[in-house]
Amino acid sequence: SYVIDQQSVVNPMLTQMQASNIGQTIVDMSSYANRYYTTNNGVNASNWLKQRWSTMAAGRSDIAVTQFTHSAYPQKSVILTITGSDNPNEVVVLGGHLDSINQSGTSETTRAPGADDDASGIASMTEVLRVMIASGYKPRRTIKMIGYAAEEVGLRGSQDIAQNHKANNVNVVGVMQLDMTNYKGSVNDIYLYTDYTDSAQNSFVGNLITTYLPTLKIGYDQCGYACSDHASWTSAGYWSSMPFEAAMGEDDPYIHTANDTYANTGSQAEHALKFARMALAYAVELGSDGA
Ligand SMILES: N[C@H](Cc1ccc(I)cc1)C(=O)NO
Ligand SMILES: [Zn+2]
Ligand SMILES: [Zn+2]
Repeated sequence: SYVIDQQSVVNPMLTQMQASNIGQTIVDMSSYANRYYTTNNGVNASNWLKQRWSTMAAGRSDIAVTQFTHSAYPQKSVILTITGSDNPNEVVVLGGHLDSINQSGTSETTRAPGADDDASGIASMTEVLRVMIASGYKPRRTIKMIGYAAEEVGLRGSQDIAQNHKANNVNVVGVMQLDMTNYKGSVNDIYLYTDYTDSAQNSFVGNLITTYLPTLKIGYDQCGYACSDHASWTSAGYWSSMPFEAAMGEDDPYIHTANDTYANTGSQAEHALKFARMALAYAVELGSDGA
């Protein structure tokens, strides 16, 4: 049962979260010509994220940052692990994908900034990490933050990783996917997608939003297909949720083109900040549970 009881820990952390930090990470990631899963740029962007998270985690002996090698292509996924203090075998996952795509080209220099899809999700996660570290927060369960490779070409990075967790009998108690968080295309703020996700966890996420972000409006919708990495975890038998920026058909119209830029989301990250705050509440509420 999903109990919400960490208000004294979560609320002070929420106030520290800043849209400007999220925007900077989006700009940094968008500066690669592309982050396509087979290019040198795509490999370099993964290495950049590993370095970025490693620098943030320096000094925390309970935090490790590794890259997950995918045999079929050069781009690696990045996995940050905060080992739980007294219930480490139960694992909470926050995810987003670090790759990008331009539907009209796959060369080394094809422009695919992927600011919204999905630098916004990685940036939202990175701000969660920054505030957890700044607050000295130490979870009882293990929390993993994952930047998946090769999402755009068939959820391939997350498929490898979710199946690896299943094969190793890892007790993942919940997964949240952040893919596209910064284009406010619809009337509601956060849309919980109900297909390829877990309904009980979706209810919990809705309760987190009403508890911690009471001014936000929640919508519901369906993709109709396996539209992001949450589906890899669901098919591996784990519970996942996919909070998304807009209703179907009202999402960022520039994705998968050279125009998926920070400027085309207004050069600000106020929408993404809502998702970062929701993700922090999710990770701390689930991460604070003992055995
Ligand atoms: N297809 C997804 C984006 C996406 C997800 C849901 C909806 I509705 C529309 C678009 C993608 O490109 N993920 O990288
Ligand atoms: Zn995406
Ligand atoms: Zn995409």
